[in-house]
Amino acid sequence: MTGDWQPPVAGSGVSASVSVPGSKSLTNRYLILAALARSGSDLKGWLRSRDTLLMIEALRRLGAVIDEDGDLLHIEPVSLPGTATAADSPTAAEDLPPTAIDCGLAGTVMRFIPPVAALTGREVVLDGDEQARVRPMSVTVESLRRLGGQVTSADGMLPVTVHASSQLRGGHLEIDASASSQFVSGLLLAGAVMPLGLELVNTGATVPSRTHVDMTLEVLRDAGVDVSEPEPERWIVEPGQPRGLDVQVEPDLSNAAAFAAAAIAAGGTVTIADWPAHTTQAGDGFRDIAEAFGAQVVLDRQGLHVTGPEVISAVDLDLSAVGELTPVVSALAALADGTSQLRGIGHLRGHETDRLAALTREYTGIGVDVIEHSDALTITGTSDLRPALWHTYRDHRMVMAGAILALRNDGMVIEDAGTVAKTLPEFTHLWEAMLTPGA
Ligand SMILES: O=C(O)C1=C[C@@H](OP(=O)(O)O)[C@@H](O)[C@H](O)C1
Ligand SMILES: C=C(OP(=O)(O)O)C(=O)O
Repeated sequence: MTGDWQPPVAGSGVSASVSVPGSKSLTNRYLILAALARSGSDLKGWLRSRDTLLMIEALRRLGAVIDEDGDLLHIEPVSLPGTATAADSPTAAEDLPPTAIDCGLAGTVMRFIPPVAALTGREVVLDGDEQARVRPMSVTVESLRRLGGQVTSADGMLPVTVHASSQLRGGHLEIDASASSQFVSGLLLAGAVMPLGLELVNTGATVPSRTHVDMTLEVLRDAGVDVSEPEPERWIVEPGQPRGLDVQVEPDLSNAAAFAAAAIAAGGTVTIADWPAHTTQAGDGFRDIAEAFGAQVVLDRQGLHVTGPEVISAVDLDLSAVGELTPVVSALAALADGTSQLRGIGHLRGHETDRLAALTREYTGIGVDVIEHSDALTITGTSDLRPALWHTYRDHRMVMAGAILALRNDGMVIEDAGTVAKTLPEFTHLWEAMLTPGA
């Protein structure tokens, strides 16, 4: 799907079961660990989307061999000097030509690849989309320098060059991770391959998107890495190369949340197949959020069943730990009966776009009363939306939010819907199928 898209309106409520592809955050973490591992890995049910294809290409450029067989990816690790996977080829890493890596607009590629690059001993130049060049990055750059990396960057943002002379020794490092949890995750994922391991301490205000750090700790343990958090926001990764993985990737629950939200916006029931009973994904937080809006939520062996309420309740929610759900949650707030507060979301100004500004502008355009605060949105719901062009700012979750609003706003058009391919290229197809009776 490219260009503008007019999503379907929900006539008499929705009744559907939806299967969504694998998690972006898990796919890209598993890929990083597989590239750093001491033996090969298999990933089943991986997500094929712009962010994950960029990660695959980045790791290939660093020397990983990645073979695709439909639903299965097989990954042979990169060569890491001083480890079990050091190359025995005659060409030393520093003599290899510089390699260029495109991060697109993917936070996981921007913040997870530089530590891996610095461990390979090759010269690597990273750049990305224009909007990626304003996403916070300086903590990653500065961290690598303090751990022994040689890194240049004009202003701590993309483009960034990791020089071949980098030798990450690891050790104790204090950072301010209040702008993104990905600063923490990127360093922890690579920490076990640093000769001294890593002791990482957050000295800033609380790390946002905390569930994503928990996911990082879990996947590290799955790969046999000894990682602990002896006190809040102090992490210790013991040295020891990860072992190869053989894993099935869970469905992406943040993407699934958009479909589950359709039942709340339109009425009826949506079932998300294969919702895991235990998970560290931020999207799992949508179960409680849906209940706050008045939905009935049941998790059983078939999946998650969300049934919309007669009247959508207004909510007061702290979304700091699950910030990526905000665009979808805000769409429900815009349809709710009353005024909602979405708090703890200042860090979303450094996401794909400044999401607080983008949402404020677009809600105003369709007749929703919204107040933008430095780290919160106050949204007063309405049943009287105006049809308009909904701009998406190259943000996949703006496409998803727009589709939810269009269920109750005949004539609304979503600009550049193809931008959703960042994490879910099949989104418009799955959305239309969900709204097609009997499909
Ligand atoms: O590590 C990850 O996979 C992510 C961490 C979060 O980033 P921030 O901490 O920058 O919010 C989240 O919003 C993003 O969608 C994915
Ligand atoms: C913030 C997001 O992505 P990224 O991984 O690029 O930070 C997101 O998916 O909502």
